[in-house]
Amino acid sequence: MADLNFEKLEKRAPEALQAQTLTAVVLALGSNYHAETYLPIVREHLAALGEMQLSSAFQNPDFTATLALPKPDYTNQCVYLSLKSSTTLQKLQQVLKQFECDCHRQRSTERSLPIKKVTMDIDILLVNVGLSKNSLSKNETSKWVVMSDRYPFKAHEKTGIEELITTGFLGS
Ligand SMILES: Nc1ncnc2c1ncn2[C@@H]1O[C@H](COP(=O)(O)OP(=O)(O)OP(=O)(O)O)[C@@H](O)[C@H]1O
Ligand SMILES: Nc1nc2c(c(=O)[nH]1)N=C(CO)CN2
Repeated sequence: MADLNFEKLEKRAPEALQAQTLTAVVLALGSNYHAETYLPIVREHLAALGEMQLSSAFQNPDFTATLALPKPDYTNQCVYLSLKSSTTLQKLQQVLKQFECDCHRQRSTERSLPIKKVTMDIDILLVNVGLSKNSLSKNETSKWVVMSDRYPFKAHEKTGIEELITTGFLGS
């Protein structure tokens, strides 16, 4: 699908997708603390889950930074992951959360700090869901759905997804 149009894709809340079987996902990785250490670690973890395609990793200003409160830049990268074994969104979220923990992501104590050290944040942007046989789309066995809590995508996410589309993996 060389022209994946985000606006036309169905948007679904994560709560409504929890039990859905997923065959592939698009993730956004973000790190503002020792990204050069943690991005390779998380990519290695993700590679164990299936076939992976990466967008370029870019350093971007934190979109929550202001003149009054400057914050460290993030390094962001998007990942297309075709899952070796299909799984539910609920299970995948647990696995990804564990990967963030493996990157020493601190949550409880950092909440109160104005500037968070985020070793690794993994966000699910798009999921490829299996369609039931009696679905209206007769020739399709799966379709891409946008995670509504991440939409509209941030500029760096859009750039990353578009790069993945250009390399021909999404929906091909
Ligand atoms: N699209 C999604 N991608 C990743 N996790 C999600 C998504 N939607 C809901 N979740 C859930 O949200 C939780 C992550 O919440 P968390 O408190 O870590 O937010 P956060 O990563 O700090 O948010 P942000 O990335 O906006 O800073 C996970 O437990 C996960 O189950
Ligand atoms: N550029 C950029 N800015 C951010 C990002 C991010 O991934 N990239 N993530 C945030 C919270 O998770 C806050 N700000």
